[in-house]
Amino acid sequence: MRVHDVHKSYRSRRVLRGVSFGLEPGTLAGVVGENGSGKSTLLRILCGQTAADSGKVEHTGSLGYCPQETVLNDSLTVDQHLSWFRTAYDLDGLDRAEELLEELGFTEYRHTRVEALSGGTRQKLNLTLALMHDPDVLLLDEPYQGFDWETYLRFWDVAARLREQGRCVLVVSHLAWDTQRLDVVLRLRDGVAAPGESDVMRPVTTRGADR
Ligand SMILES: Nc1ncnc2c1ncn2[C@@H]1O[C@H](COP(=O)(O)OP(=O)(O)OP(=O)(O)O)[C@@H](O)[C@H]1O
Repeated sequence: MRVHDVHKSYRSRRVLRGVSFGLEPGTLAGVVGENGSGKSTLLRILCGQTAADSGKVEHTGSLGYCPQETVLNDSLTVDQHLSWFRTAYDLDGLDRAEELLEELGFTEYRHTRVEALSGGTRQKLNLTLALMHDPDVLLLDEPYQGFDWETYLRFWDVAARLREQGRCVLVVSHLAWDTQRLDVVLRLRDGVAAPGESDVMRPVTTRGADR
């Protein structure tokens, strides 16, 4: 994925003022920053849901986006969501979705309507819907909200495996300890460059990936 000089304002509020970075396949990257710094705005621009005012975003392969707000229908079951998205993604089968149900530990809720799911289980489904077509580039906006500790750890196992398989994974995070798990940390500071720097977003850490 290549992002070049992306700008975005909401009326007079200039949120992104020239964001540029590149991510290679097989990278697990994080976007961090204070509340309101523009992390979700950036991800919405990267997936094409929001138009940038200027700048360019390019990527190869398919894209998966897990938004902060769940995209679920209360009156449908987990299985009904999977078949709905299977059709939308034009998939032959649900093999990957079933793996994710196992990995995230919510197989027992397959026949439960979303209205009866806990917040954490809804989020597991939200994440599964973003990953079930095995995309090349994954944009995950605080994907583990509401997860218990064990599921949180399982999420990072899933993310690490995706990286090993050559996927490019970008995760919005608030948690300082998450940065230990990342190859690249992109720090967004209120949409403006830190003093003396030209980009609002810059790699602050680069770790050797376990590849
Ligand atoms: N659709 C919108 N219309 C107007 N202003 C918006 C819109 N979306 C976001 N903003 C504003 O843009 C700024 C960045 O918001 P954004 O949600 O991208 O930040 P964030 O870093 O993801 O925040 P958080 O950590 O709280 O999730 C905020 O000041 C927010 O109020």
